[in-house]
Amino acid sequence: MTRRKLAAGNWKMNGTSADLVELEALAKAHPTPGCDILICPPATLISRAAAAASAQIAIGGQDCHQKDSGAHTGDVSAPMLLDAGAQYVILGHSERREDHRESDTDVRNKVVAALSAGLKAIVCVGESLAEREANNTLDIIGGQLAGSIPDVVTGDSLVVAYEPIWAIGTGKVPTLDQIGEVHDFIRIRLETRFGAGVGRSTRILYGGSVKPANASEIFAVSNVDGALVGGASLSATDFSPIITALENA
Ligand SMILES: O=C(CO)COP(=O)(O)O
Repeated sequence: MTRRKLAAGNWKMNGTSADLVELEALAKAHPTPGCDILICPPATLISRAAAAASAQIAIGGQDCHQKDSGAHTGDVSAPMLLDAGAQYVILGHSERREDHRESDTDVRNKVVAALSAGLKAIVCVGESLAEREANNTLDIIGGQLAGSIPDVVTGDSLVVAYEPIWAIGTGKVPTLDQIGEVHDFIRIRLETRFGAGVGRSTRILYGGSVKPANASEIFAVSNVDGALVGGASLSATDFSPIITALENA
């Protein structure tokens, strides 16, 4: 089973219209990319980013509401993201789980909404430092997978991102063995629950302090199908070598 690799950038709460030049620079640097490229800008930029990005760069949201419309001030729904030009949405990022108290059940409901709108869902899982130090990493990840992913998915619309919370924005990265252990575990859990089709075609991304300097070694780890990149996705100068590392992996 060959899975098309995915280099995904999460701009988080960064970026205004002036930053769309980064997308143009990325498109220019990768006219015929050997992997999928995705940028998830803030919601305010999605439609302009979709217009600025050429065909080889997909655009995604960073969250969506579980309902399609209604009295939910400040929220954005999955059909709205699709309408603005998004093809993907990140769901259950640890910053959403923490800042907005999102539970696994909330995330699961959002994934259902995203998939039924026709978006691909990137479901984030990851342990805290305390959970890793207590040797609970695989239990935590297993629980998040079971709780956050609905029972009906297809392998090309589901992406899982393993993002250890303690590695996000810290410059700390798990050892390659630790990354491999979690990615292999996620693969087995997906195969066990969904069968070989979805289990083997779902892409599993690593996220947490991925930089040009460490990307190649991370991409060589088994079951790492790409990256979800925060800080280093904000500039084409940093993100482009990460894309190239993935193309060459
Ligand atoms: O949270 C992340 C991507 O979703 C990772 O962020 P950094 O790459 O800045 O560590």
